[in-house]
Amino acid sequence: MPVGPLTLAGIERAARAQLPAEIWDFIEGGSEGERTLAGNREMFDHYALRPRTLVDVSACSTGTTLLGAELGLPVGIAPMAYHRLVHPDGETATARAAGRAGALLVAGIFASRTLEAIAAESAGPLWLQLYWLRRRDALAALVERAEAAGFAALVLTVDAPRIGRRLRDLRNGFAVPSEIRAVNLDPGLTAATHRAGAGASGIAEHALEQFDPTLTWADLAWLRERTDLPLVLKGILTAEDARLAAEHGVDAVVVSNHGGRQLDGALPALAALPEVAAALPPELPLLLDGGVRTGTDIAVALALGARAVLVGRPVLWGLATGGADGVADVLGLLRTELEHTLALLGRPSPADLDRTALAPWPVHGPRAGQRGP
Ligand SMILES: Cc1cc2nc3c(=O)[nH]c(=O)nc-3n(C[C@H](O)[C@H](O)[C@H](O)COP(=O)(O)O)c2cc1C
Ligand SMILES: CCCCC(=O)C(=O)O
Repeated sequence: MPVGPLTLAGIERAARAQLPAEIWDFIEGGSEGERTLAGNREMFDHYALRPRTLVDVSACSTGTTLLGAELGLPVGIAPMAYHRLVHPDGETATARAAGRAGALLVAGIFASRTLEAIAAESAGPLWLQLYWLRRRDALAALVERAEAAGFAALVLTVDAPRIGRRLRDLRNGFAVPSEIRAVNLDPGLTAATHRAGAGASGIAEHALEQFDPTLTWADLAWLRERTDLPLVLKGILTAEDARLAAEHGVDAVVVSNHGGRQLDGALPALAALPEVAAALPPELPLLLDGGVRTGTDIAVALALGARAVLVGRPVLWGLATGGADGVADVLGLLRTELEHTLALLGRPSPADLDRTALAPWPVHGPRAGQRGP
């Protein structure tokens, strides 16, 4: 029997081999020189783990709680547009796998399956991500539908008043194929997404047309008035904004640079985590995304103050290679790796992780062998 991939990197290789180049570029790419994209990964190399010994690790748990929900592992699926780009089942398959693993799913406003279909497949906590659309009526309608379908929180992405200059998409003239649609929005609202053009990105043109760049802190009240659902801000990278988020009564914060797809040169997510954690009241849940690829990465983020991490691209690699089973493979590997890390670190549960689990990585230069088989 052939052995399947033993790391997310193995699943990445398999996905790359099968996806069309321009879809691969859209998923994998970052903005401009892709420095922040690379920095998200590199930043994990700056930490070493400090294992404690003679701790009973016969029963390690990866479970945690987040906004009142139980999670089987401190992992959520980051909001990503158009899962059907990589698999015909799209977000319903992702939802099935998340439910099986006890992971959170954050569905995107540009999901290619309906909110109701995603909710029907979902066994665990489900949040909905929003962009601040000029068409506030469409946003209000989505909030109502999300509530009715049982979504448990809203995530407002605040790092995208426009789309970053993603050179791969510009070069490819990338447009979303017309049969894959953001089905939760009026077709007129997303038409530009499907218009290809040399040197242009359909995604970027669409955002220029539809995203409202006047969004400020004062506008959060508009969302608050419309729903009792918890409100999460995604895309915070500084202590200043973390304090403002807390002052404006948000329920959780996601430290994120959008996977290096927005402001190139922005802080690697893990580098921003300590200052954001220090600026937030301790009871306010903090999440991180960007470059999380192993159980060790999860442990490092948790030790620096995150309650949970979100994982983006690897979920699309899993979906591309095996539908719901492929996403389950990704989440299963992360769980296995995290459980091993906790046991060998002498910290049998996520709650046992704090700064004392970490030290600066003491030698310079790239890690050997990290990618694994
Ligand atoms: C293909 C793709 C689509 C994305 N779409 C969205 C989106 O619609 N809304 C959003 O807030 N973030 C979006 N993101 C960003 C992710 O939510 C997340 O911040 C990022 O992918 C995390 O980094 P990682 O991919 O290194 O794990 C997208 C990312 C990718 C790769
Ligand atoms: C207008 C769609 C934006 C999707 C997105 O946020 C991303 O590709 O990163």
